[in-house]
Amino acid sequence: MKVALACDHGGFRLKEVIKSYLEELGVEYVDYGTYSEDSVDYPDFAYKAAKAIVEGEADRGIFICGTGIGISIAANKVKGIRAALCYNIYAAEMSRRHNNANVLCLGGRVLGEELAKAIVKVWLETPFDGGRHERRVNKISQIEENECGG
Ligand SMILES: O=C(CO)[C@H](O)[C@H](O)[C@H](O)COP(=O)(O)O
Repeated sequence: MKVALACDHGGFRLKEVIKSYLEELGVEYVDYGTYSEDSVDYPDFAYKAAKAIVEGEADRGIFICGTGIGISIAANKVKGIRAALCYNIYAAEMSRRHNNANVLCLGGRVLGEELAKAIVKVWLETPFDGGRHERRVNKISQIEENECGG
């Protein structure tokens, strides 16, 4: 699995931690920036990495800003992205099992490093349950089609 990483200045430090952790886990990643703590705008990085996912350059994403809120809102504007902001392990697990989330959003100013790593691990390892959840996820895609077109 290849993971697309994105962050703003508020998520930069945690992104570096997650990069080392992915290396430890043997998970491949591409880092779409930002690359320092200089102030930037999270939509720019969310968009770059989200496009990489929908265009098949990466399978999933981990996006990080200060709270995770802005970067998740931005990511969810890209057709085909299901970004889930998770502050705990249960939400991370359910975002995979029920929502087939393809982007995990984290808050660099919210989460401690160990909790963030535990969230990442469960999110990477949990498969989609399918079944009734597939019907619901398909309905989300249908909304996207109706509202945004092809
Ligand atoms: O978008 C956010 C909140 O939804 C992120 O937390 C940003 O990182 C934050 O807004 C950046 O704030 P700053 O005061 O410009 O550092």
